[in-house]
This record gives sequence, structure tokens and C-alpha cells, in this order.
Amino acid sequence: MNQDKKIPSDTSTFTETANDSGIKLLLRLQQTLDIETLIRYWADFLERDMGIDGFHYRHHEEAIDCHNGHLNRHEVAYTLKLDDRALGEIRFYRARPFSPLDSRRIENLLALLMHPLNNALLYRQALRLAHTDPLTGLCNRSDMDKQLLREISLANREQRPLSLLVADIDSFKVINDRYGHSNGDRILVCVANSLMKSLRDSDLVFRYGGEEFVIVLSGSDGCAAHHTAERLRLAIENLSLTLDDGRQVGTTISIGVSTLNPTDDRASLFNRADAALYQAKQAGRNRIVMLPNLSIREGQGTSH
Ligand SMILES: Nc1nc2c(ncn2[C@@H]2O[C@H](COP(=O)(O)OP(=O)(O)OP(=O)(O)O)[C@@H](O)[C@H]2O)c(=O)[nH]1
Repeated sequence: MNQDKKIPSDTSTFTETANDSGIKLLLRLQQTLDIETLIRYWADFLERDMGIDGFHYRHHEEAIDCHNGHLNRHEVAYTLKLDDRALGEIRFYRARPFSPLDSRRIENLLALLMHPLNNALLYRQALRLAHTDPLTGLCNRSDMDKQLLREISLANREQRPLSLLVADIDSFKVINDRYGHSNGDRILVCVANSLMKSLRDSDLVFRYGGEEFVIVLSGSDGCAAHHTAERLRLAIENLSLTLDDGRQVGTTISIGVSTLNPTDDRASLFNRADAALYQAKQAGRNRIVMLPNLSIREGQGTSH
């Protein structure tokens, strides 16, 4: 059996759930804002109550995909909506077929899940927005602070290298002054996209502020980091950026590179890359500098 249904959002119509176990379930669901935990609480109840063998919950936009138990032969599926807000899809599996009475029972219990699930999704979205730069869609500085701390402790524990790049668009003030702020924004977005495209999935990119980006390369030593920085520099140099009026312009970035050493903390690692970036700017821009003893730029000579 495979049914696909929509769940009504008004819990008050479901008198069947207004019993002790329903109230206990609802109270439990209200105790968490973590979606995976919430779904699991609810599915555990369903498993005990109806002998469900497994479930699968998905929410595409929020990239949530959680399942548990055995995805058995008979299946019933629901599209979850609350006041036109999509809350995802959920499927249940069982060896025995689902009767109309079973479906009604599931629907009654789903009605209890809707508001807690909506709250958990709103909370998750708020957290995501708090860590996202609205212009470029990249993670922002506050997220970087958190993630860099974690990456440094992982690198130290697993004894693997870690490098950090601070990349800054060259003479961005001139770009804004010459082409206007909205074109400046447009160029920021193109540069952010190009950086993302030129990196591996495991690399982390943040908009640190203004026209400055931070890239964390876990598993990369100084040599690999320099190689990556050069790839990024070239990618931006080769970008053709289209302005509001259709004109094509180009831009460049300068990059400071640092590699984690055993005495580093988050601030010292960042400050070394930032000092290297400053040197790259002083030396003429569109170049890469790595401190303390290696300063390299391919394309326009070497900076020391
Ligand atoms: N359009 C736009 N401009 C921004 C944004 N954030 C910062 N800026 C501008 O970026 C410019 C940065 O200028 P500066 O710090 O002088 O640096 P620069 O002109 O890039 O010079 P160098 O870094 O030395 O190459 C300023 O004009 C800021 O107003 C933004 O979100 N959008």
C-alpha cells in the first residue's frame, strides 16, 4: 500500500488524541527544538502504539533526511503542511498493510506533531540565518569563530595540518566609487561564488566582513595551502564581472596564508594570515604572502 496524503493543521479536530497518552506525547514533543530528536520521540510512540517498523522524514529546503527502523513492504506517506508552510514529508513502513483505521490513527498523531515540528523548523532557520551573510549566502564571522575553534582542536587531536587564508578584494573602494554600491555588491557575490566553486566541499569559506573572506583548509599544509591560494587568485583574476549596465569588468584579490603550529590558537593563526595579507597589499596587491619565512606570489613576482 502506498498512500500520499496531506495533514490538516487543526489539532482541535482530533478528539481521539485528547487522552492521557496523547497529552503525554504532546508534552514530550514540546520539550525539544531539535528536529531529529523530535521526530524520533514521535516515531517511538508510533512504533509502540501501532507496530510501525520504520519511518523516513525529509525536508528538502532544510536538508534534513532522517530515518529509523526497517523500511518494510507496506508504506504510507504524508506531506506535512501548516498554514501553507511546508514542513516536509514523512513515510511509515510496516510488514502488515495499513488499514483505513491505521491511517486515521497516524493522522491523529501527526496532528500532535505539527506545531512542535513547525517551532523546531523555525528555530533551525533562525539559527541558520544568524550564521549566514545575507548578501553572499556564505557563513558569517560569528560562525567562523565557532568553526575555526573546532577545526583547530580537531587538527591538534588528530595531528593533521590546518591552514587559513584571508582573502581581500583589491581596491574595492575604487570599485564602489567608480561603479556604485549596487555593482560593488554584485561583484562581492560573484567573488564569493567563484571562491566557493574553486574549493573542495570540505573547505570552509566565510565572509569575514566587508570585502574580506576567510578560508579554512583542514588537512592542508603550507605547500597545499599556497597551491590553493594561487588557484583562488587566478580564478578571481580570470573572472569577467558583468555590471548593471552590461559592461564587463575584472578584479583581483590578495591573500595572506598561515599554517597551524603547535602553539597557535584561533587568534594567532588568524593574525598571522592577516599580517601576511597586509604585506601582500603593501607589495602591490593581486598576490599571495605566507608568513613567517615564505612569501610567494606567482604571476607578478615574489614578495618578501
Ligand atoms: N558594495 C559594498 N561595499 C562594501 C561592503 N562592505 C564593505 N564595502 C566597501 O569596501 C570598501 C573597502 O575599502 P578599503 O578598506 O579602503 O579597502 P580597499 O579599497 O579594498 O583597498 P585594499 O584592501 O587596500 O586593496 C569600502 O569602500 C567599503 O564601503 C558591502 O557589503 N557592499
